[in-house]
Amino acid sequence: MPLKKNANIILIGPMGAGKTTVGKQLAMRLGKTFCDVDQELEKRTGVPVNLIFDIEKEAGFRLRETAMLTELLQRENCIIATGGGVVVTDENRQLLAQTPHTVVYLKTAVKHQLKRLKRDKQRPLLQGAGRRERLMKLAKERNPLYESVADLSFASGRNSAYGMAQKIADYLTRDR
Ligand SMILES: Nc1ncnc2c1ncn2[C@@H]1O[C@H](COP(=O)(O)OP(=O)(O)OP(=O)(O)O)[C@@H](O)[C@H]1O
Ligand SMILES: O=C(O)C1=C[C@@H](O)[C@@H](O)[C@H](O)C1
Ligand SMILES: [Mg+2]
Repeated sequence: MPLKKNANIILIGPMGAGKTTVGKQLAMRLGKTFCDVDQELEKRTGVPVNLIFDIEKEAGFRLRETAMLTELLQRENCIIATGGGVVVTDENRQLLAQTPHTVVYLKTAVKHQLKRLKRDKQRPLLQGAGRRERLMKLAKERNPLYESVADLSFASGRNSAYGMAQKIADYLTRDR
């Protein structure tokens, strides 16, 4: 699939897949601007995502997430990192499926998520005991949803974030 000039690339995938980390590096490699739905929501509200969850519950966060996704999709030439739960609503999946831009799914296994997010205190859905079980349940529910809206997918496996950004950039800019 040719990478159109000024096209956005939207990164989807579970928590810890590297959407934020890889996304920043990918933007630099491809000469695009990076933006992140979670970070933009934090900027806009002035509070961290976990406080939005505390006060407005997940349902309130999802409404804000849809509004922010809609807004960011209007931009051009961006790498847009989404949150791990962006695919849970029909509305967001429709937005992603209909976008003229390229949706890239960063796949990762629960064992890698656990390692990468071991010290995380920010992600509301990860706090408390039973992280492995929670991540496995989310993977079972959400992985088919990521697949359903993705144009391309890349598994991180043992690749570092640097290696992932390189792999994706190479693929998107290869000679056709
Ligand atoms: N391919 C990778 N290899 C090793 N570590 C990685 C990789 N990708 C991301 N990480 C690390 O995992 C942690 C979480 O990554 P990141 O915040 O980019 O995930 P995310 O996909 O944006 O998650 P979320 O859905 O919660 O926003 C960071 O510490 C990051 O450095
Ligand atoms: O997987 C999820 O549902 C989430 C992932 C994060 O990116 C944040 O959007 C929030 O913590 C919810
Ligand atoms: Mg992120």
